[in-house]
Amino acid sequence: MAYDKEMLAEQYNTTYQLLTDEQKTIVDTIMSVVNTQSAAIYFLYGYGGTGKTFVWTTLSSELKQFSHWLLDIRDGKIGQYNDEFSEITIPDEFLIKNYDDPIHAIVEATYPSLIDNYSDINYLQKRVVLASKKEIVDKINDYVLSLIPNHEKEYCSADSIDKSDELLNPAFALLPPEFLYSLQTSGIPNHKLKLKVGTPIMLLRNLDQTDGLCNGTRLIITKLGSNVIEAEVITGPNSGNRTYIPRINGQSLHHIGLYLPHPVFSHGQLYVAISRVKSKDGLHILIHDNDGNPKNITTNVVYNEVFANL
Ligand SMILES: Nc1ncnc2c1ncn2[C@@H]1O[C@H](COP(=O)(O)OP(=O)(O)OP(=O)(O)O)[C@@H](O)[C@H]1O
Repeated sequence: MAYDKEMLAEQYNTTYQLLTDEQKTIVDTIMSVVNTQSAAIYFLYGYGGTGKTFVWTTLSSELKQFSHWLLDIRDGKIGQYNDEFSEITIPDEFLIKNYDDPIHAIVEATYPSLIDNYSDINYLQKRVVLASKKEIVDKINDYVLSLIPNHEKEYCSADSIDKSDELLNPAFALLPPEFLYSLQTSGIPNHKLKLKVGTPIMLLRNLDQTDGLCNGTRLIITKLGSNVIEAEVITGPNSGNRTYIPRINGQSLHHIGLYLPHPVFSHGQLYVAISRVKSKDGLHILIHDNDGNPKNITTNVVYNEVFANL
């Protein structure tokens, strides 16, 4: 895995320029298959010395570059680390830099022509927008919901203080439900959940492992009842199954939109987000500062002690 990324990029650029028309057709055809993740098998046949190895060298130098960049991010090998935090520069090819509204831009890059495609399960299955904070995820969800023409339904949680906590501290009994509803906790949906038929959702809990309803399973809402939601599974072996979710996350995807108005803050978060994409053509990253100006630098957090005992 000791590939030199700059050397590979230079090798690719040099050899690609030298390819004959026939060799270029072979390289372009194979790269388009890789980039669209279609399955194909090619057999490269030719007389000795006609450039088969040359074609393979060109292809492999291109293919190794992206995976090597990902591994460097995972291992914290890019940038100068200060207290396990490092600022890294994202290559231009992944960046969205021209936008008026960043949320509109990241949704459009990941879900192009959403209005025409939101009922196409195959289209939804392959895409996801990721962000590092729940408040940002909520903004993206609200924007996507506003685009979908179906009727919106709101589901509210019914939060109350656990009686045993009241015994520990009687002051807990005085907390009104409105206060509980205002709390935003990592890993738990907010008090109000707005949903529409046709929108993709992701389970955050294991509901029924035997039926494939696990943390991370993605579904499309097909009906919204008052106490139950009907949804169709769109990922995993149970894809196509309809299920009912009473009122009460490692897939690989073709398109990942990563929206970072704030830098990532926990170990490995950046690697986990970008390594979900199947090929680099599907990676769209939008980073901006507090004034909304585009940036190409973000933070990578890698605690080396995590690897120490492996
Ligand atoms: N487009 C090209 N531009 C410049 N040099 C090339 C090009 N294609 C092939 N070559 C050179 O031609 C020589 C033979 O090419 P290569 O080794 O790729 O052929 P091969 O088909 O793999 O041969 P063999 O079947 O004998 O292994 C090498 O020195 C290679 O660098």
